[in-house]
Amino acid sequence: MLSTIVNEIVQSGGRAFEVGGCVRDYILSLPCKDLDIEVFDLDADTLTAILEKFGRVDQVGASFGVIKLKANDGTEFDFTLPRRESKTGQGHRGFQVDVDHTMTLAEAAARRDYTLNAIYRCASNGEILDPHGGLADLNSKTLKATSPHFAEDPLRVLRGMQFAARFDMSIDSHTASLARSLRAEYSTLARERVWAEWHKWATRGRTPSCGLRLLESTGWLELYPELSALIDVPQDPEWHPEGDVWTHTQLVCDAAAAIADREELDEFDRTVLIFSALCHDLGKATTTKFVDGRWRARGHCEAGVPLTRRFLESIGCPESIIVVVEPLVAEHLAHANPAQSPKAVRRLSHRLGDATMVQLVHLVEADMNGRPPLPRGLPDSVRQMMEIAGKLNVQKSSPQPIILGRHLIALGHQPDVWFGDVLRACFEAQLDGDFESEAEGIRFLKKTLSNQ
Ligand SMILES: Nc1ccn([C@@H]2O[C@H](COP(=O)(O)OP(=O)(O)OP(=O)(O)O)[C@@H](O)[C@H]2O)c(=O)n1
Repeated sequence: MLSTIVNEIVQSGGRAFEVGGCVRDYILSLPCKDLDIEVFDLDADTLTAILEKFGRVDQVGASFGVIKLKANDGTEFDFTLPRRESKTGQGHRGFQVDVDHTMTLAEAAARRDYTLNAIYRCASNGEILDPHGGLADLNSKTLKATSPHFAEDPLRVLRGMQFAARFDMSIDSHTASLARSLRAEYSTLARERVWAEWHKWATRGRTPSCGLRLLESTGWLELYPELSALIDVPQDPEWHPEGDVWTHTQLVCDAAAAIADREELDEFDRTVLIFSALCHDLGKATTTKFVDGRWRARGHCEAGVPLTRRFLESIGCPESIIVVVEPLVAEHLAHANPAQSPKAVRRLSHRLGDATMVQLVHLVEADMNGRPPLPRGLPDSVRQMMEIAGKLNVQKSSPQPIILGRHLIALGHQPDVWFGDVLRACFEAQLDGDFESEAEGIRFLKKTLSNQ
């Protein structure tokens, strides 16, 4: 279908190029999600007339140079016309757009953020045209602004963060200074846009640390005070030979990404794991002290919980993720308790609430793997903990109360305020292992009632 459309465009005197993420991904031998095609030397009306032969044309964005085609075979394409964009106000809508089909490739590409996203691929013969040197930058793994237009959208710094994490790149010094000058505009960005980039950082990043280093080198890390507070926070060299808490956090994020790949985690579990890796030691910033000849951070797990919430809310993270990350941060050292008993495991699994033991184990492994040159892998206490969790069937969900209000009603009681106290006592007993089946639970309930 596309080649027929392109033929028609060429016969009408136009030139069609794939451009943007699809060309970058093609060069990197990655699958392409969305095909963006930019058409030169044809005006909007002529292009629309051609596209209408192939399906339904949506011209809503035509004044911005974007024409969408839903082809008769169901495929969808975005056709763009070359355009100049100039900033007229704050936010990503404060732009004046001038569509001009006579622009050169280099001129049109100058509105694009990074050189790696400004490479064209001729839709007729596959020839690569690279007006801003994107290929060399991809080879040297450098994120470089295409032009001073970069500064027109501060979100591009966060786009850079996720590209760095996805493609293992770093930012060039000139672009880093441009990014630094945009810091004050961070507050103008809509949270949904900020979250979209952080989400890509977590779900698509193979080396999340590259994205974090980009934030550091552009001064944008200071916009996230909970993270920047970790820089230079000391750790005991015997437990953490890798260095300060920020260094450890970056290594743990990379280790978490490797575990997410190995375990083929779904998008939700991967997001949870990467953000819990990022946040697991936030509490060390406020709790680290030199005690008894060592740097210690007693209570950092609990102290990290409100900091985790504050940071995640600030980047627009959905509540459904925050409520899972919080208990993981709170419990990331639970395995260090030497006595692993069914009672301890049941109680831990209950404290995890919306999170699961499996999610906790992934975080613990990432935490262990982020301390080079110490050995990687899970400590024996975690294996023991998971063995018990397996027997109790609480690896993937926390224990649910066996004894409920209906059991009290079945014993002839009318619903009353005291129900709550009795049911809580039963659940505590269940967590302690006093009963496991419903029949045993009812016996326990009867005994409790007769003792009252
Ligand atoms: N703030 C932005 C957003 C987008 N673009 C340009 O528009 C293209 C398409 O943007 P988008 O679909 O958001 O991202 P992709 O680069 O395709 O990357 P991804 O794989 O993350 O979708 C980019 O390649 C880039 O050329 C830009 O210059 N500045």
